[in-house]
Amino acid sequence: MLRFRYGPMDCGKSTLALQINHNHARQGRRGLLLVRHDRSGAPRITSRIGIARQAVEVGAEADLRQLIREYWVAGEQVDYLIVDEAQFLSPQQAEQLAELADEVGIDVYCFGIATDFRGELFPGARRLFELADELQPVQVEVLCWCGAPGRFNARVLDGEVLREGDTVVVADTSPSVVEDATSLQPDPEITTLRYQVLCRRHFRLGDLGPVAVPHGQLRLG
Ligand SMILES: Nc1ncnc2c1ncn2[C@@H]1O[C@H](COP(=O)(O)OP(=O)(O)O)[C@@H](O)[C@H]1O
Ligand SMILES: Cc1cn([C@H]2C[C@H](O)[C@@H](COP(=O)(O)O)O2)c(=O)[nH]c1=O
Repeated sequence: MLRFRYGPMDCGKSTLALQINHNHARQGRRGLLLVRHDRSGAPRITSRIGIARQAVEVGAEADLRQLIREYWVAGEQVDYLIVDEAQFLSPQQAEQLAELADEVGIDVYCFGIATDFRGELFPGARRLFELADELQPVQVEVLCWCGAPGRFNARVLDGEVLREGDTVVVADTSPSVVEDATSLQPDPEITTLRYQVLCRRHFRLGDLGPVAVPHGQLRLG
């Protein structure tokens, strides 16, 4: 089976990926954790809830069928695959996962966000939507600042919602300093980049809501 569990940033996808891995592994099943561009910058699956596991980084050109063959040649069994940040897979890699599920019976669990900062499907996510046997939104709601369910991942640079730029910019929902911001805006006078989950209305309007400031006060802006 090929499964795709999806949801906005911060909804618990990596946590769920590690929980599923834990439950399979404790029953003696042999699994492989794959990831592309984890926020930690390392080949790991990291959950904000505090758990993390080593994983295999999937390169842009990697053939996942070949990767599994290499494990077999080394005498390693692979019963299941956990793939985090699956939105970053190429459409071909999504097809390779479908082939592994169909032809060699590997259980494949993919986790990722569906849409990018423009609200458009990532190519890898799109292919997974087309191919997966099972599609499941992750159940933990992420709320927009207004309280409505958030589904859109706004890219926020120095307090402004970006509408143009590279599809892939790895960052968190808490601000991080950007050193090379040339791909983000023409004049790289930039200090911080983050993502913020918004409902559709506030995503359309580019409205980030009240801004939290220290000492628990709220500044409207
Ligand atoms: N200290 C905490 N206590 C409880 N839940 C937490 C804590 N820190 C993070 N979380 C949960 O972890 C979620 C993020 O999980 P994560 O697996 O990193 O998300 P994703 O992979 O979807 O971006 C948050 O939405 C929140 O529900
Ligand atoms: C919307 C959007 C996100 N990204 C990056 C930012 C993060 O590194 C990951 C998502 O991580 P999470 O585990 O779901 O929190 O994707 C991106 O590169 N481009 C985008 O448009």
